[in-house]
Amino acid sequence: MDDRKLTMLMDFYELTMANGYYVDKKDKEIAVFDVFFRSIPDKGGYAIFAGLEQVIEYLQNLKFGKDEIEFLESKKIFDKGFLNYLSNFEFTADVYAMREGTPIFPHEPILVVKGPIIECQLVETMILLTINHQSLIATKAARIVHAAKGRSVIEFGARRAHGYDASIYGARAAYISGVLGTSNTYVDFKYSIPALGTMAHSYIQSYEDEYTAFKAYADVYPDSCVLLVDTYNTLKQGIPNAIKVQKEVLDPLGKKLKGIRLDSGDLAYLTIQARKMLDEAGLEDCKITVSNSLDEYLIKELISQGAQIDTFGVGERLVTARSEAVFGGVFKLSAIEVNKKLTPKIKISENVQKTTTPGFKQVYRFYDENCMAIADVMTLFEEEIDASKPYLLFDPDYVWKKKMIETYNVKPLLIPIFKKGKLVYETPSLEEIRAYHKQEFNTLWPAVIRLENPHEYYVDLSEKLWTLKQKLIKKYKR
Ligand SMILES: Nc1ncnc2c1ncn2[C@@H]1O[C@H](COP(=O)(O)OP(=O)(O)OP(=O)(O)O)[C@@H](O)[C@H]1O
Ligand SMILES: O=P(O)(O)OC[C@H]1O[C@H](OP(=O)(O)OP(=O)(O)O)[C@H](O)[C@@H]1O
Ligand SMILES: O=C(O)c1cccnc1
Repeated sequence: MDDRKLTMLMDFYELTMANGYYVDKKDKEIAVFDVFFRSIPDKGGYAIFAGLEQVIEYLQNLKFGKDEIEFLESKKIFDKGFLNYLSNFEFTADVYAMREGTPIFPHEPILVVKGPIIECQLVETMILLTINHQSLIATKAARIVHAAKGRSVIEFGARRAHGYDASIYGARAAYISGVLGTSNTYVDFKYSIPALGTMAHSYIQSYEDEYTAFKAYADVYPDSCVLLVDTYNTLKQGIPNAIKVQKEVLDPLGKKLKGIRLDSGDLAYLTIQARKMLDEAGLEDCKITVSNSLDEYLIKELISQGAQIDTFGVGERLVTARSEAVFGGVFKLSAIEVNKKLTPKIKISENVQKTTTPGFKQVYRFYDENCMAIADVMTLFEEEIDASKPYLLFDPDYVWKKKMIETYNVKPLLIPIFKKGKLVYETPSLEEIRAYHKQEFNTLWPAVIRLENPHEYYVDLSEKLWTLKQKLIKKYKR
């Protein structure tokens, strides 16, 4: 991740519980924990999974050094044997996860840790914070990119992000979901996500007038000149000055103005007028970028008003996921070894939505003959689905709602990442993750993607898993 030692970044209760397991000699019992979430931000129809690469880096580098052990010792509540265990800590668990970029849905496990309970407990906080943050931003970015209907989106949020990690990993997550690039240079330096941008009002203000500023900029960047035209008066000054720069500076060099940016005012009216003025001046290829507290709703609205926009610069509302800033991923125990046998566990709640699905599970995604996603089905891990036979899908809450599907493809979504602590997954490049996201996003029906009242994608249980869940509910209700 970086050079900071983040081992102590965990809720303190992970350490007190881990110490408890150790003292009670329960530490080596094999447990299964599922990461899942219960509701989609912004009442959306889908979310996007992101952050796995950083989870992998964390698990590979998790070590308790001398400083950490001395610090924990100073708390005077931890057993000596436990501290000794921590100082020799090695991650030995299995991890399964979905691929980054996958569309994900409530209640299904998106990452599973199976291993000694003491290890599962210690890694909870970092796994959740990493996945919750990046999945939140990847989801928001997917909504924004989709609303832009093929027009480019650039992530402009670094200055408004909640700290530097949020700006870096936020830009990474947004890139997975299809933004063209970012204003954040560090992210290009570190992840090769294209750093892009225009200019600020300060540049224009620093010269005696707008034309002089534009001319100076065009002299330095004749090949890539994008001018901010709204500092004084967009239609009366900004665009005429941009056209004058074309005539007086760029024409003699045989170059063309690349673009303009507007950051205020009525962006529909102004871009429609700007497009006319640029076209009349022979600048048909000059692109129009807009910014100003944009999000998916405003972008959709601007497009419906006929705004003439090529690129949306989106900052604060993307990088902070302002409309709903929490991705509620949780880490719940679903099975534990009892007398050497992995035994499914359930957490019952009066709220049906909060009753967990027990057992070590797999998630299968079903696609129709046109490769469109029909439903996800959670199964017991070892269950297999034979796609040559019809499969009965049924709603786990309203079981009379059934559908037999005959022609379909199916694939398991949870793939092995670590086996006994050893990384067995070949981490894809960011470009591969982005391409995978695009491919899988395209399998979603428009009804699932739409912003308003989306269709609820089916997340079902296999008959075996449903029966097991009912059995456990009955057992504990009694
Ligand atoms: N045609 C439009 N339809 C809907 N919303 C728009 C439209 N044009 C701009 N907006 C959005 O309206 C919000 C406020 O814009 P407004 O014009 O009131 O402020 P502003 O342009 O920032 O003002 P100022 O000129 O003081 O900077 C912004 O989020 C902007 O993106
Ligand atoms: O509105 P956002 O979606 O967050 O997009 C980024 C904003 O950041 C910049 O404004 P700022 O006032 O910080 O600087 P500038 O106008 O001087 O460039 C830019 O002009 C956008 O308005
Ligand atoms: O390059 C830009 O236009 C930019 C960068 C950051 C924030 N707002 C705008």
